[in-house]
Amino acid sequence: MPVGLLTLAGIERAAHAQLPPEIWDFIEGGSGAERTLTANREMFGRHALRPRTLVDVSACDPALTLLGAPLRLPLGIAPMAYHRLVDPEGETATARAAGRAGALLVAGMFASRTLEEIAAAATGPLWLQLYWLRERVVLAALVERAEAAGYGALVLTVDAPRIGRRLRDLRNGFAVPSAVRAVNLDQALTAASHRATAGRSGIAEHAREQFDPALSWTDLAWLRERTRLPLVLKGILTAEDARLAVEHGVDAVLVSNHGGRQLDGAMPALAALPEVVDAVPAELPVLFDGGVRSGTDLAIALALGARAVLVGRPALWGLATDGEAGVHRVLDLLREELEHTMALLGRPRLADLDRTVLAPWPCPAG
Ligand SMILES: Cc1cc2nc3c(=O)[nH]c(=O)nc-3n(C[C@H](O)[C@H](O)[C@H](O)COP(=O)(O)O)c2cc1C
Ligand SMILES: O=C(O)C(=O)c1ccccc1
Repeated sequence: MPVGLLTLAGIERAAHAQLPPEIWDFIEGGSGAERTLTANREMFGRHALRPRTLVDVSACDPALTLLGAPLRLPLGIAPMAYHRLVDPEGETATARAAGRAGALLVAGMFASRTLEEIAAAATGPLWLQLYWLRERVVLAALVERAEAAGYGALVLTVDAPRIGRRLRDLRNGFAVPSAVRAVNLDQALTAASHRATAGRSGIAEHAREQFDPALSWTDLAWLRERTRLPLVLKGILTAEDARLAVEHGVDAVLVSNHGGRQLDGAMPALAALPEVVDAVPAELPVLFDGGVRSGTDLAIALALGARAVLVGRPALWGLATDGEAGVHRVLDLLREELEHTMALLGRPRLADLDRTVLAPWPCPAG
């Protein structure tokens, strides 16, 4: 393997070098001053690992079952819109890579390949992310298609009643190129995202038209009635909302600040994880995303109580640099690094990764 691709940071550099600047900004950017985006990464540096010695680590096994999905490791790809922005094939290539790596793929509602194409390409667990649209009939039709195509869970994103102020996109007047479409939605519904206007983001305009900002807890029953699939809420950051999620019968929560793309100044995702874990029953899976870039990061999130961890941007870096093989490289690197971390930590099983693994990093940050 080229030595430049031995870490996710190397793959990120390669992706940056080859993507058009406005596509790079859309993927990499956060909202506002990007305080939350930066803090998501910084939080991992506040934890030190407490390795135990003289433990038999000849077999490190990170396999698990998550909401019925068998995974080779507690890793998945977070839902992201428009994989074809970085690769002609898009989500079908991502799906094959995830299957080969034994990782989960959460396809986005704004996927640039059809739900059915993605399901046909997938060889492993596949879930579908949804935004709550004003037009509930569209939502209901997508749920029906997801069930028919064999998706294993629905992930409702609840941190986006509107799109965060992503200054890079506003400055670029970012619009989704017309060759890349959210093919699972009617063309008329997504027209605004393709309209380039100086000082505006096509995506933000589109969401303003289509996303339902009136969504509240009582509406979840409507979705529950329409599906037998497990329901995951994505974008929970507080103990209060975690408890409400449990009261409303969700099957899992995903601690996330949307990769720093929504509320700028929101808690770093890793800082929110312990309060959510402590607020829900031990058997309820708590998932995590935001800033995970190495096996060490993965181990830290698992030690704080995440049952599984998703990566967003790194999957697109892999896809941009080498299609299916690039995504597979990203996932496989993370698996290798996680197993390595478990071995050197003296914690060969996932159950061994608890808070005793962690100590505060001894020097002040920065
Ligand atoms: C380019 C891009 C598109 C995204 N699109 C969606 C989306 O359509 N729905 C959603 O719930 N989250 C979306 N996200 C957020 C991711 O699911 C995830 O929360 C975030 O990227 C995780 O942080 P990380 O990129 O630091 O790993 C998107 C993120 C990126 C970078
Ligand atoms: O969720 C996002 O971060 C995002 O970029 C997006 C893209 C298309 C439609 C809605 C949101």
